[in-house]
Order: sequence, then C-alpha cells, then structure tokens
Amino acid sequence: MAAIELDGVTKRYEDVTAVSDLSLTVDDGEVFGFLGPNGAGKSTTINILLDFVRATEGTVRVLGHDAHRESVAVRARTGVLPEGFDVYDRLTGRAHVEFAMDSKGVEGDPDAVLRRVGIADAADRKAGGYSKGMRQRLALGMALVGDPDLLILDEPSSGLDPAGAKEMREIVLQEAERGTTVFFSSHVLEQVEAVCDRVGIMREGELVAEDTIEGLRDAVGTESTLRVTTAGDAIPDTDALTELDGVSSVSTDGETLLVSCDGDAKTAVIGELESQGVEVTDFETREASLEDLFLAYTGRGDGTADEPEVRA
Ligand SMILES: Nc1ncnc2c1ncn2[C@@H]1O[C@H](COP(=O)(O)OP(=O)(O)OP(=O)(O)O)[C@@H](O)[C@H]1O
Repeated sequence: MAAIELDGVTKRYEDVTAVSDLSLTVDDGEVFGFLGPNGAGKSTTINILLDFVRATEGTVRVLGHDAHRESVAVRARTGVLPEGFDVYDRLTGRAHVEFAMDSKGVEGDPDAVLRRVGIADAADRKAGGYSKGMRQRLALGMALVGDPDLLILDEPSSGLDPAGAKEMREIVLQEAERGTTVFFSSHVLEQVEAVCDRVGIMREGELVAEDTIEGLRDAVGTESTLRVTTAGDAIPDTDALTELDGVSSVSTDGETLLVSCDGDAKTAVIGELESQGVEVTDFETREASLEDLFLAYTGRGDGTADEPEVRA
C-alpha cells in the first residue's frame, strides 16, 4: 500500500498557484525527502495531506484514507512536526508530551519520549525557557508520541545545531527501521541526502524531479566542467574537441571554452587545443555535485541554469 498518494493536486489562492498538478506516491516504509526553495509549495502540500488546507483539484490519499473525508483517521496515525512550531511558554517539556499523549489518546512514559529526543534533563523546565533547538526536539518528541505509521516533518532541522541535526537524522533512521513512513521537507539537500530513499524537488508549485539519491547521482555522473581560457589568433576547432572520447559538449564564450567532459578527458582536451595551435593561458575544472544538480533544478544556480543541464 502507498502511504501517500497525490494525484493531479492543485492548490490555487487568489493570485498564486501554490501547488500545480502534483502527482506523487510515497510507498509504505519509505523515507521521502521533499525539497525546494522557499515558496516552492512544500508546506502547502503538507497542509493538504493533513487537511489543514483543501486542494482546489485532485485527489489525496494518506495511509489508505481520503485525506479530506477521513482526516480524523489520518491524523490518528500520523505524527507531525509542523513548520514554525510554537511551545506553550508556561508548560514544562513533560507537560507538552503528556498533552500530545492525551490528544492522541495513548498511554506512555513522557520521560522516555524526552530521553529519545535528548531533552530529558529539561523535562521539568518551562518550555518558554527552551532554546530554539530544544523546542524543535520537543516538537519532534510530540510527533513521535503513539508510534505513528507516518511521520510528517516540516523543516525538522531548522534551529538545530550540527549535533542536533545529526540526532534528528538518527531518529528518522530509527523510525524508518520500525517501518514508519517518513515524509520530510527541507530546502537543504544535504539534510535529506543521508536518510532519504527518494527525493522530490519542488519548484514554483511543480514537481521538477523525483528520484533516488542514487538516480540523482547518476544524473550528475562523473561529469565535470573544464573552463579553458585561450589567447592568440587561432580559433579552436570545437568539432574536433567534441569528437574526443569522454567529451559531451563544448561551448565558447569569447576567449573562454567550456567543455563538459569526464574527469579523465581533461588532458586530451588540453592536448588537442595545443595541437591546434591554440594558446591555453589558464584552465580550471569544477566537479558537479548533487548540490549543483539541486540548484540547477531549483533555478538558484549561477543565474544561467534555468533548466537542469543534465540528462536525468
Ligand atoms: N494562505 C495563503 N494565501 C495566499 N498564498 C499562499 C497561502 N499559503 C501559501 N501561499 C503561497 O503559496 C506559495 C507556496 O507556499 P508554501 O508555504 O507552500 O511554500 P514552501 O515551499 O513551504 O516554502 P518555505 O520553504 O518558505 O516554507 C507561496 O507563493 C506562498 O506565498
């Protein structure tokens, strides 16, 4: 069974289409990273899953239930860490977890939950005095109450220091071991890279990529960009360069040549230019990374990468 099934989901506000024709399936037990820059439509999608926002068009099923008509059944089996979670200043950490247990109608040891998220020492302190990271841990603890089948985490690492972000990833992995489906959003690829089976990348309301991290890596491949600065009158024969083994494309920009090629084709490229009598004054290479790919998809690259320059 799929834990989440979105089919042709669109959410329009008066003058903004927050989500546009989104179809996405997350399998049971999968850890799915939902990525995209600010305003891409991640929170809107999450709110649609939880029926806090109603889709303008499309169908949404969560844990086998219709997200709108059977939202109570969905929420009973779902743990949520909402974006911008606010604590009740005057309640202790333990009281927060007790509150979450009451609302879910489950029994349990609040201190065990607080231990799990690393704030057991602060159980008796008022949450108003908690740091941002402690609040985030508390929110995660509340989401874990009742051993949900689906965990929805909206930007779970925000406010966490590196150690906290690592613990968050460990908890996600432990939950996944238990068979929980985890759907979490982030605008930082590296936070989801370590834990996700698959990622979806949103941009301006549309899903622009959906793949495994492996698949994304394959799309990046071992390609790198070789930037060569030339001088003198000899005009490089770009066709001859393109024919070299491992070279996939060559473009020129004034005296600069941009060559996309395998890492090991660089020497051949420089050699070919020299044999053409082209003077090479400088060259540098840049390895493509997953982050480059993410930036290419989300259009936050160097300003020229509107569309990914990869064969996904
Ligand atoms: N209630 C609303 N009324 C009007 N426009 C809205 C509303 N909620 C969201 N939007 C718009 O929909 C778009 C998507 O917003 P959304 O909050 O889903 O993005 P996001 O990917 O979660 O961003 P962030 O990373 O900043 O949280 C934005 O342009 C936002 O301004």
